[in-house]
Amino acid sequence: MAQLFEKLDVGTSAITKYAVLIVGLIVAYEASTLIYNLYFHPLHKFPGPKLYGASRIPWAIRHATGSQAFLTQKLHDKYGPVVRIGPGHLSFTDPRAWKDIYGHRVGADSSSAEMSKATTFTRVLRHVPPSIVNADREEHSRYRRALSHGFSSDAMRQQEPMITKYIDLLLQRLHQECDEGKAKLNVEAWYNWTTFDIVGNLVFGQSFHCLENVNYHPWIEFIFRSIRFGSIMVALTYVGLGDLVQIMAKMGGNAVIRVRKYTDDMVKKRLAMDKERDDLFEGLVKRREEWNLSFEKLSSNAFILVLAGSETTATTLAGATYLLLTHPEILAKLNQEVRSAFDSVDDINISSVNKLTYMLAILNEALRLYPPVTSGLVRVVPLGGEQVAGHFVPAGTYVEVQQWSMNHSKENWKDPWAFNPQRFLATPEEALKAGNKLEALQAFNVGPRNCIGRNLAYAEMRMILARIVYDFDMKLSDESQKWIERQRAFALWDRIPLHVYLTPVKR
Ligand code: HEM
Repeated sequence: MAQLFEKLDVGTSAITKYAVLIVGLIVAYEASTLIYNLYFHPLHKFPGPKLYGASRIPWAIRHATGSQAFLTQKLHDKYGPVVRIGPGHLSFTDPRAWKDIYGHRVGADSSSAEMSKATTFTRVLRHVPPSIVNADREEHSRYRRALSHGFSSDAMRQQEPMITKYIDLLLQRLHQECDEGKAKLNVEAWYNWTTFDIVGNLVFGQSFHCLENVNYHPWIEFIFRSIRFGSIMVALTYVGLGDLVQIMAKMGGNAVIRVRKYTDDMVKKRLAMDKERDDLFEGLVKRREEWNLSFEKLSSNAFILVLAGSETTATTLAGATYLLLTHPEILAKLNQEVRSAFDSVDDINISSVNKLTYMLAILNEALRLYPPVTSGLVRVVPLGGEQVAGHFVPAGTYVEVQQWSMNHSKENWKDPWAFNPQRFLATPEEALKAGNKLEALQAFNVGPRNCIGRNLAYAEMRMILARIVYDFDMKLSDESQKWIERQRAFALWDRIPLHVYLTPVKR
C-alpha cells in the first residue's frame, strides 16, 4: 500500500491516503460491475444498447426526465421484440408476453402463482402502508375480493344516477362557458374535474366540487406534482439510493403530509356515514373489523382508488378528443353515429351507449395511441426462471411490457402511428390478415392484477364522449396542435392543456 501511495505521490496525510484508497476501490468496483454486466451477466446476450446493459444510470435518467417510454420504443424498433433496457431489466413487445408476465402461473405453488410486482417501482416510500396496487399476493387478493362487488354490474346500476348527475353538470357548465364556440376551453381540465368529482363521490361519498367551482382541488394539483416527484424517487431507488429517497420524502414531506391529512379527513367522514352505500369503498368498510384493517390501510386504498379511477379515464378522453379533432373525417363519422342513435339527450345512458360501436373503436384506438399507463408495470421473475415470449429469463430479472412500445410496434400493427379506429371493427382473424394483432392492446392489463375498474372506465368514457358529441361541434385551437408529441410521460402522462372551441349543435 505504501508503494501505491508513493507511486500516486499523494502526500503523506493519512486521511488523503485513505480517501484515495476508497475512491480507487469504488472506481475498481464500478469498473468490474460494468465489465460483469456487459460480458458475464446472465442477460448479456439479450439485444440492446451497451450503455443500458452496463449500468442502471441511463435508464434512471430517462425515467426521471419523462422520456424513458419513448426511448424504449425506439430501442424496440432497432433491436426487435425483446430489449435489455437495464443490466437486469427486459422489455417485451411480443403480445405473448402479456400472459407470460402478468397472467396466472399455471402449476406454480400459491406463493408464486403470479410474478410479483417489483417493489423498486411500487413500494418506493416504505412507511406508506400497502394498498391494493402494491400489496403482496395474499393481502392483494383479500382487497380484490372485498372491492369486487363495488365494481359489479349491479353496483354500477345503482351508481348510474350519481354518475349521470356529474355528467349533466359537466354539460351544463360547458354550455355556459363555451360562448357559442367563441371561447376556447381546456377540455383536458374539464374531463379531469368530471372524473375526479365522480370518483370522489364513489369512494368518499363526497365530490371534490371541481365542476361546481370550475377549478382544480388542491389535492388534485398535488397528485400532478407527485407524479413527477414519484419518478425521481423511483429513478433514485433503481440506482440503489432507496435510503436517500426515504430521507428526501421526510424532508420535502409537507405536501405529502397535507394530502394524507386531507385523505384521512375524507375517509373519516366516509366512515361516519351510517347508511350502507353501494359504492367502490363499501366492501373494505364492511370488513374493517373482521380483518382488523387499520385506518392507515383504508386511507391508502382510498387514495389509490381516486388516483387510479380518475387520472386514467380523463387521459383517454382527452387523447380521444385530440385524435378526433386532428382527423375530421373520423369525427364526422362519429358525429353521424351518435346524433342518429338518440332522439334526445335523455336517451343516452350506460346501456344505450353500448350500441355505439364506432365510438368504442375510437376509444380503443385512443387507448392504443395514447395509453394512460405508458410504462411502469414491472414484475420480477421468480425462482427457477421463466419463459417469456419464447425466451428463458433467469430469476430476479425485471420484466415488463411497456404499452407505448407494444402499441407502436410495426410487428403488431399496420401503420402503428396512424389513427385508424377501423382496425378494431374487424374480427381478430380479419385484423391479423390486415397486419393488426388486436390482442397486443391490453390497456387494462391482464391476469390477477388487471384493472378492476375497466367496466366503470368504459361506462364513464362512453357516456361523457357521447354526450359531448351529441351536444357540440368541436374545433381544435391552433396552440394545441402536436398535443401528444409535446408531452412527457412519467409512467402516467404529464398532460398539457388541450384547448378546444365548442359550438352547440342547433336542433
Ligand atoms: C381508461 C381508464 C383506465 C385504464 C387505462 C386503467 C389501467 C389500469 C392498469 C394498466 C392497471 C394494472 C396496473 C398494474 O398491473 O400494476 C390498473 C389497475 C387498477 N385500476 Fe385501472 N385503469 C383505468 C380506469 C380505472 C378506474 C375507473 C378505476 C376505478 C377506481 C380503476 C381502478 C384500478 C385499481 C383499483 C387497480 C388495481 C387492481 C389490482 O391491483 O387488483 N382503474 N388499471
